[in-house]
Amino acid sequence: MSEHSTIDPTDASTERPERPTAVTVEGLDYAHGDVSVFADLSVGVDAGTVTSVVGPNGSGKSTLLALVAGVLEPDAGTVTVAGDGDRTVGYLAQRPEFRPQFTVRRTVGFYCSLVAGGQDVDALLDRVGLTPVADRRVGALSGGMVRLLGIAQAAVGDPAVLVLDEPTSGLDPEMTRRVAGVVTDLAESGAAVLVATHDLHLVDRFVDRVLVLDRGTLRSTGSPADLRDATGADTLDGAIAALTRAGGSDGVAVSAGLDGGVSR
Ligand SMILES: Nc1ncnc2c1ncn2[C@@H]1O[C@H](COP(=O)(O)OP(=O)(O)OP(=O)(O)O)[C@@H](O)[C@H]1O
Repeated sequence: MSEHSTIDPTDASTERPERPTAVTVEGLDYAHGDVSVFADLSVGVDAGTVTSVVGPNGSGKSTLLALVAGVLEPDAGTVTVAGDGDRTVGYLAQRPEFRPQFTVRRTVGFYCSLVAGGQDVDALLDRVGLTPVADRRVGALSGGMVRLLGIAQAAVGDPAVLVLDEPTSGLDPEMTRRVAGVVTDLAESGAAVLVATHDLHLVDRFVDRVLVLDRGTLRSTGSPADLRDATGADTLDGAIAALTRAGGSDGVAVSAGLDGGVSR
């Protein structure tokens, strides 16, 4: 059975009632054709937090995000998403594409027109810091500005869950900080933000909880500090390396002191 349904985010039966679960993945199987990516994966994502999916290339980060966003359908298992608005999940793909001849305001306005009740375009542009380039053509934006535009598009309709695939890849440190600030602001407003990234420096500074994936297996979950403590590593880099094949072994599954434990 597969489903991409909704639950009540205020449900008192959730694991951490002070931060309700916004995404519940249970018994997920998925294969790209004959390439099996997930077999019986289960994980949750809390509202009001930034949760980062990290792991080596090919570990399944983008596939997991696309499944949570509803872009892909599970072969088996369920992805349950909180929220009952017009739009429950906003998604920024790894390589977002927009019409280059449209202005920033027209692009965001188009997406705003698709949600019930509309949305204040200028307020959204302001929120992501794009007001100064609102009248610029998308084709003339820097890579960082395009990511901010992508985040604005994902945030249209105030979805309960935002899924952002590598929103800072290729950005300079200043633009990375800007994007991280926007992402943090969205989580502080109550959204569950799920971010795939290879930028462990960013994860260490801005992320509440980390999901460590390796070859489709959830190796560990916890805050960056939890992961360092549990592995005895000085840096998050070292902790992730110890938990995945990048550590030179098969990766060590660690659960001590971590929330959510380790999948099979
Ligand atoms: N369209 C596809 N067809 C076949 N196999 C695919 C497809 N997309 C991804 N895969 C495979 O699925 C696995 C997971 O890929 P995925 O892109 O989810 O990993 P990732 O962790 O996001 O990688 P990266 O860090 O390189 O972006 C990999 O083995 C990849 O080769």
